[in-house]
Amino acid sequence: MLNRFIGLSAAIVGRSSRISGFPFSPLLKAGGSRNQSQNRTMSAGKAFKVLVTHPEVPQEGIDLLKENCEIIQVQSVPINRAELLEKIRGVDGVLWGGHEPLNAEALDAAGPQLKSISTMSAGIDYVDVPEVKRRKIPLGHTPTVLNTAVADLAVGLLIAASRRFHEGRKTIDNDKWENYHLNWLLGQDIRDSTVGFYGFGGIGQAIAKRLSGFDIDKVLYTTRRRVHKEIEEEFNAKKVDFDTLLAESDFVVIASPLTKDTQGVFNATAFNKMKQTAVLVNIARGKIVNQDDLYEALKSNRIFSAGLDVTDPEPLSPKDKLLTLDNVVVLPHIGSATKRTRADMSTIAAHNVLRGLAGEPMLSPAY
Ligand SMILES: O=CC(=O)O
Repeated sequence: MLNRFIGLSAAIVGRSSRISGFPFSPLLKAGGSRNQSQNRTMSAGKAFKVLVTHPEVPQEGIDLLKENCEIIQVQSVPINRAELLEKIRGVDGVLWGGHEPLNAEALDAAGPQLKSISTMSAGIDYVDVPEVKRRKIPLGHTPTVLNTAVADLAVGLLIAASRRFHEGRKTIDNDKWENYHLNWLLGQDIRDSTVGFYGFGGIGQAIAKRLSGFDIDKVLYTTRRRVHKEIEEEFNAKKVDFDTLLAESDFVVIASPLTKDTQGVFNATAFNKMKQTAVLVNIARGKIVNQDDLYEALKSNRIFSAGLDVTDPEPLSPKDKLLTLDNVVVLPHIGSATKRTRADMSTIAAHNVLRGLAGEPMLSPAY
């Protein structure tokens, strides 16, 4: 019985070892603290029912779950809530594949036997975490595996916004290619700049790592807790208060979770403290920025430009006033959208669900 689960774990390790930075082996090899009754259930074959809430969850995760679980899958896209609430009834585990609200309504529909949930996302602002906690259901998510994809995109946005990609492209569309002017479409340099991170966890650090090849001068960061000394040394990074970050950074990169404390902190007051030449990049969550205030700051050239992968709301209306501006590059929240990253996210999520079902600590618990 035990061997069977360890066999499953070993297979996961084998298939997942290419996911860099993820501590699979020690946890899996140790086997964790298994709960006896759950082991018995596991040994009885596909005794667990797992709901996968999205039809496009990559096969890698589904295959892992299939080995020990009966899979029920939502088929509608966009997700039909009624279908989800119908299919969740009586399941033991859930791989929550989209950004639908995961709340008391869904948990009530599932029933009291539900013992393991994992999202397939880093951010969990669409989850009613206190409600999941109150029911003592282990909850996993998938940070870390998406750090590199999001960091790559952040650097892309930083360059696109500072070098005026959007505005430049529009000049071509509008037959206004005026390169006979020497000062045409001049942008901001990255070399010798100060890059300020609002939030300096895995994604922020992955961005800093990439930018270290761009000859930047220094890294500042604002977080609740100071990061490890070795990390500060690696990036020549200094923790500063929010006002200092705003005042001294040439590039301000938002890489923090959305919480009640971070919601709307980038507002008119904040923009007024930034350099007029500053570039704002947001790859975290749209609601951290007051978008009306950002619009005004960009329109009045109070700040130089912005590169956004996230907006408020999402999807952004094609008629949104933000899109009328030359000095903002907007993407439709595609930070983690690479084939490999999605596959890795499904692997971790499946793994979290399996570990929750087995009574083991999840690989990446959300609380
Ligand atoms: O934004 C994407 C995520 O949180 O995974």
